Formats: sequence, C-alpha cells, structure tokens
Amino acid sequence: MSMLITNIGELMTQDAEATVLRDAALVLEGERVSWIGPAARAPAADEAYDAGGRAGLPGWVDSHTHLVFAGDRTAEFEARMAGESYAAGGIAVTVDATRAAGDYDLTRLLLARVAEAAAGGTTYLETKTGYGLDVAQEARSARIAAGVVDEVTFLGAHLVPAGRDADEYTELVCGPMLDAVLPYVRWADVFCEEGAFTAEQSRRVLAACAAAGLGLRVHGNQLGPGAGVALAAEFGAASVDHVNHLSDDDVDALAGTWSADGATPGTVATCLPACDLSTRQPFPPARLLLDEGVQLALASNCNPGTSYTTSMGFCVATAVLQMGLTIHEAVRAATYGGAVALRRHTGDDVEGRRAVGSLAVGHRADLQLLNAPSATHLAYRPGMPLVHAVWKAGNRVR
Ligand SMILES: N=CN[C@@H](CCC(=O)O)C(=O)O
Ligand SMILES: [Zn+2]
Repeated sequence: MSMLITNIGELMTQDAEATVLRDAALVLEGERVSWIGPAARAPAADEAYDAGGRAGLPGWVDSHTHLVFAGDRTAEFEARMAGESYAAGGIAVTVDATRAAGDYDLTRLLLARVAEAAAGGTTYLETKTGYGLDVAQEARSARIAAGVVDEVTFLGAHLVPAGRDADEYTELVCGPMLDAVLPYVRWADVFCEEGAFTAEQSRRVLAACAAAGLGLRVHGNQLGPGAGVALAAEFGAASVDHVNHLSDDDVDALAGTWSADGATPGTVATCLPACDLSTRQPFPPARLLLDEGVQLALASNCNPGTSYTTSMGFCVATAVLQMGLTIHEAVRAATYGGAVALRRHTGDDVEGRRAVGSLAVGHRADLQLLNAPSATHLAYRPGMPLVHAVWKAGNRVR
C-alpha cells in the first residue's frame, strides 16, 4: 500500500545534504519512504493526502528520556523555583514510588507518556532504567521499557541507594544487575556527577558495560565541571548528555572524536534545554560545539525531577530562542542528531531496521506535518500545539 503526501509547502528532509524542498511531495510505501521530490512530478500512489501547504519534517528522535517511573516531584520543583538547587538525591523519591508501583501501573504510566510524545511529533524514542536501583527492579524497568519504546538504556548507575556503600553498589551494577538487564537493553549510561557516581566508579561501570557488548552514553557535566565528557570521549560513547559545564579541554576532547575519517561518528553532545530551564543551569555552549565540528542532539530528558515534558517542539524553540541555534540547526539536532546519538541515522533495512531522523528513499517513513507554513513557526510561535499529523513507520499515529 502506497500513500502520496503532496502539497507540502516546505519539506525539511534533514538528509545528507540537509535539503529543504518547496512545494514538495513524498510517497510512503509500507514502513519506508519510496519517493521524495517536487509535487509537480510526484508519481501516482494507492492513496493521496493533501498537506495543504503545511510544513513537513522528520518525526522527532528523542534520544534521552527517563519514562519508567511512578510518583511526582512537584514539591521539589516548587522548592527549586523558590531558590533551592537541584541535587541528585531527589532521584530517591522517584525510586520509592517506582518500586511501590505494580507492573500494570508502571506500564500504563509509560504508555501514556509515550502516547503524549507521539502526539507531539516524536516517532523514535529512547528511555532509561534508573528508578529501580536493585537487581530485580532494574530488570523489571528494563523489561517493561523494552516492550514499549524503541531503545532501552541501563542506568543502574543513576544514584547510590541510601544506606549502600558506593563502591559495593557499583560492583552490583557492574555484575548481577548488568547480567539481569542484558536481555532487554542496547545501551548503558552513568550519572557521573557530584552526589551520584565519581569518575572512578563511572569508569568501572562504562568498562563493564562495554565488555558486555552495550553501547555507551554518559550523563556528564550537568551540575558543574567534571569527568563525564572526558570519560565519554575516552570510551567512545555514542553520546554525552547535558554538557552544561565544559572546559576548553572538554570541547577539544569531544571535537577530537569527530576528526578522524568522517565515516565513523564520534560522541554526540546531547543538549537538554528543558532540563536546563527547570534546574536553572547555564545552557550548553551549543554554538561553540557546532563550530568545532561536534554533532549536536536535542532531547527532552523527560523525567519527574528535572524536566517533566516530552515536548521536543519546546526544546527546539528553546534552542533557537535561548541557545543561539538557527531553526534548521535545532530541527537537525532534534531529528538527525538524535538518530546519530542512537546510531540509527544510517541503514536501509539493516538488521530489519531503517534509518530514522531524516527523510530519504529507503529511510523509515517517520514524518510530521505542522499547522504552519514553515518549521520556523516552532520558535516563532513557541508553546503552540503546531503538530497537525504524524506518521510513524508509515502508519498515521496522529
Ligand atoms: N541527571 C540525572 N538524571 C536525570 C534526573 C533524574 C531525576 O532527578 O529524577 C536528568 O537527566 O536530569
Ligand atoms: Zn537524564
């Protein structure tokens, strides 16, 4: 079954040439894109959909979320707005609520958040464990996540549970906990920060998880300077996320991962602007990183502590309004950039998977249409519900 989507006023493909087409059309065939070009030259298809001059762009790739949780941290948020600083310890409140929730409730909460993300244009989603923090609970979170989202990340190293010795807990993460989650996860992550895991503990987690065959990601340099970025570069992590407090050496280390042959991607710098607003952290030096050749991603970091939103449109608007990115750079980071951060940016049915985050022939048919003539409206009209229609793997989901 093929579907022609025609009369697209502006189509931001985010393909290799970052092509922007006017008066464009594309054909979806099954789960893939089979044709893109000027509407006037579009081929016939089984069905047609008139986009009415609206803007089209790839569905968002949200490469950093923490969606498997129960409970609420409104009181912590209110205290922060009254002047308190964010501290990693707040995670423990969510751990208690998550452990107390049954599988049915935890799954229902996760599904509701994923549906909310899809309604906002997100078509590819990563989520992390990290609110279980014992072997059985981390395995449960990973299992539930694997049944719902596209990519699952093991974040046993999110916080040392109260009363536990940090080094002993790190050993647990690197041994029995890792073994228990392995069937469900593709990635591992560590919160390398004051109050969470030291550089040495983070190193042990990254080494063990890499040895187990997992791809690596790091929460780094969120609340102050630290070793997260340097470790991510050293271990060849696919992404280091937050990156708010970078030294010149950190920027050089990240840039160095991108300078080799251009064919193998380096460590993506994933910026989380909604989190930065909610925690009142300085925004990452996104312009500098781009100028140094580092691939950026933008992600929601949806979680109950620091960023309780799935809105990628809000993140794009903030990146333009506050971080100095152009609309094209911000959309690229929220689509193609997220796909690179998840190493899903290439491939035409590789391992049964297609490239996401860009629109090109053979890529997965993940498309959103905006109730606007151009993607610029995402920042020009911030906070407006601009998503008109969404296709995920060729299926209309909104
Ligand atoms: N920084 C670590 N983890 C989350 C926050 C988790 C929480 O506070 O519950 C983040 O990415 O911001
Ligand atoms: Zn996070």
